[in-house]
Order: sequence, then C-alpha cells, then structure tokens
Amino acid sequence: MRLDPFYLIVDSAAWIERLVPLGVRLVQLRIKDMDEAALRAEIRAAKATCARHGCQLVVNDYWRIAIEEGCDFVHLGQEDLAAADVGAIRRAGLKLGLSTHDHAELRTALAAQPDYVALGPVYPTILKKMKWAPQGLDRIAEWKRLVDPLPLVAIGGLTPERLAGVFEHGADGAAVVTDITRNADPDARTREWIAATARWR
Ligand SMILES: Cc1ncc(COP(=O)(O)OP(=O)(O)O)c(N)n1
Ligand SMILES: Cc1nc(C(=O)O)sc1CCOP(=O)(O)O
Ligand SMILES: [Mg+2]
Repeated sequence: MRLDPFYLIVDSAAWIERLVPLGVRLVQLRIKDMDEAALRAEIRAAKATCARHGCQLVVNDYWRIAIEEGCDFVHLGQEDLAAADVGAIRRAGLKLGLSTHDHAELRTALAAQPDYVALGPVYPTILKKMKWAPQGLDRIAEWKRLVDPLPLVAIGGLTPERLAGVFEHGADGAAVVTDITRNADPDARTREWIAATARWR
C-alpha cells in the first residue's frame, strides 16, 4: 500500500472541512473526550468531506464506531490495540495503522499485520506528554529496515524544515498536528506541507 507522504492529524471535522480542500490526501481524525453521539457526528462529517475531496480518512482510537460508520482506515496505539478486536476490524475490511515507540511495541505491531507502522516521537512534541525520548533520524532508518515492505510513518515535532531528514532516512509518510493547527496561518502552512512533500509523492 502507498500512503501520501503528508499525513495531517486534526481534532475536528471543522479542521478537515477547512484544510482538506487545499489538497490534503491523507488525514486522521483524532478526537479525545467526546460523547459518542457527538463523535459519530464528527466522523460522519469528516467522512463526507473526505469523500468529496478524494482524501483518505483515518479514524484514531474508535475502531468500533469507525466500522459502524463505514469508515475504511483506523489508527491504534498499543493500548488501543490490546483492547481491540483486530479480526473484527479486518473482517469489516478496514485498513489498520499502528503506533510504535520501541522494539517490543514493534514486535507486537508487526504480529497484528498492520497496513502501516508509525514511529514516534521523532522530535520533541508539545501535543502530549510522552514517556519516550525523541527517537532521532537514525531510528527511522532502523525501523524502515524492520518494517519493510510496510510503509513507515514518522510522527512527533515535524515541520517542513525537518522533512528532508525524515524521508532521506526512510520514512514514507510524515504526520503532523501542531505545526499546522497552532500555526498563525494554518491554511498557508498546509500548502507549504503539500509543496514540501511533493518530491516524495
Ligand atoms: C500516525 C499516528 N502515529 C501515532 C499516533 C499515536 O497513537 P496513540 O499512541 O494511540 O496515541 P493517541 O494519538 O491516541 O493519543 C497517531 N495517533 N497517529
Ligand atoms: C499523537 C502523537 N503520537 C506520537 C507518537 O510518538 O506516537 S507523537 C504525537 C504528537 C504529534 O504531534 P505534533 O506533530 O504536534 O508533534
Ligand atoms: Mg490511541
């Protein structure tokens, strides 16, 4: 499977409606702490926008709702994975991306036969508190050897200026939250990301 090299992650359907029409091809809806009815409404709206713009939607965490809402891609962390029914996800035809941060997690992830593996945090992130030190670029090269032929997504503290290092070390995709959503001009920054990833598309 081939992923778009620019992997946008946002926390609302409103962000998706705003940024996907600019040319985003791969977006994750990552919502925390929302009641189920509101969550379903967000997923439905995100799905409709993505369908209109030919963008692949990945739903973070909520694999059951993603199945029920007819989505086709979920992302799970290790704790999410331990509690998930991977067979049900597969039987429903969804693709699966998994987070990894160390070798033990990578073994667990590969055993689940995901469609991509994510490695992070490559650089320090301000989005959430993490127990892992920044992985660094050499770790990307090591991970690529271990996950090949699966696509490898790099995440954590990424900016357009850091993309060459990430892709030259073997990443197939670069995922981003704050560099775009907390930028003074998220639309312009999204266009910058699209242009900066063009040579790996
Ligand atoms: C592409 C991508 N990589 C990693 C993560 C992190 O997933 P997880 O470890 O489950 O943490 P939360 O995002 O759920 O806080 C991700 N969402 N996407
Ligand atoms: C959600 C997430 N997961 C990570 C991991 O390492 O698994 S790093 C991360 C935060 C990514 O946000 P930003 O681009 O703002 O640093
Ligand atoms: Mg999660």
